[in-house]
Amino acid sequence: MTSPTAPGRTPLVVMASGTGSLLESLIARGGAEDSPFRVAAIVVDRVCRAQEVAQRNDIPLITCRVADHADRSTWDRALTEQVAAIGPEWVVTAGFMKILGPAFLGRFGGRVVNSHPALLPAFPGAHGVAEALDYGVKVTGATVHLVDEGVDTGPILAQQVVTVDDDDTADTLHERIKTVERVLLADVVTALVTRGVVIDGRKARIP
Ligand SMILES: Nc1nc2c(c(=O)[nH]1)N[C@@H](CN(C=O)c1ccc(C(=O)N[C@@H](CCC(=O)O)C(=O)O)cc1)CN2
Ligand SMILES: NCC(=O)N[C@@H]1O[C@H](COP(=O)([O-])[O-])[C@@H](O)[C@H]1O
Repeated sequence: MTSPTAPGRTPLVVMASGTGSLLESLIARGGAEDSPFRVAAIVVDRVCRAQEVAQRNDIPLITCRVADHADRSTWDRALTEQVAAIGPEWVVTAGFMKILGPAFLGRFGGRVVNSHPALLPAFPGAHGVAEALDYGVKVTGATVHLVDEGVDTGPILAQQVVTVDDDDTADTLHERIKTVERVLLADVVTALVTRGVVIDGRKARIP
């Protein structure tokens, strides 16, 4: 296997706040012989399993907590500078539970990709799985989209449907959605790095 740090692989920064299973999927895909990208650094906003994933894979870890800064905009600027120092071509939010602010999007706007566990524009926000289940939907799914200044409002790159079972809990449904996300996100990131994206208003297309 070619070293994930081999020259010629597009550097990504992946941001997470939780278990880090989507992050692990990106690390695995980035380490494949023919992968066009590598995970150059991992950013977290809290103590979480994703920190252990970084250490286990010997990938540089940045921990940037809102509570360590005077206010949200100071955090946004500090986060921006720390990520900019890595020099990523793309940033992926993979279960990163903070809304990125104007400083970050001013620097990386158009190059931030998010995976959301619902079929946007339905059920945006931090609790999409539980809200979809509580609503009584029969299908939900995963959405990979570009990140803009809104909350889960950026142009959609890809979606995949997941059926809701009668006996689903939020946890069982979320785990099935994650199974889809781990492949969908890695596929979309690979395509973006290789072929870029064409934006036309709300529409995004990977050529
Ligand atoms: N500018 C943007 N930043 C981020 C987006 C986005 O669409 N625009 N997506 C999120 C990921 N996400 C949904 O996919 C999401 C995560 C968190 C929240 C939220 O309400 N966060 C609260 C705090 C919640 C907490 O700390 O547990 C907040 O930021 O104040 C909404 C959507 C990644 N960033
Ligand atoms: N709105 C943001 C949001 O809910 N993101 C979700 O957090 C999970 C992270 O899983 P992981 O920690 O196992 O990678 C994923 O399902 C992702 O879509």
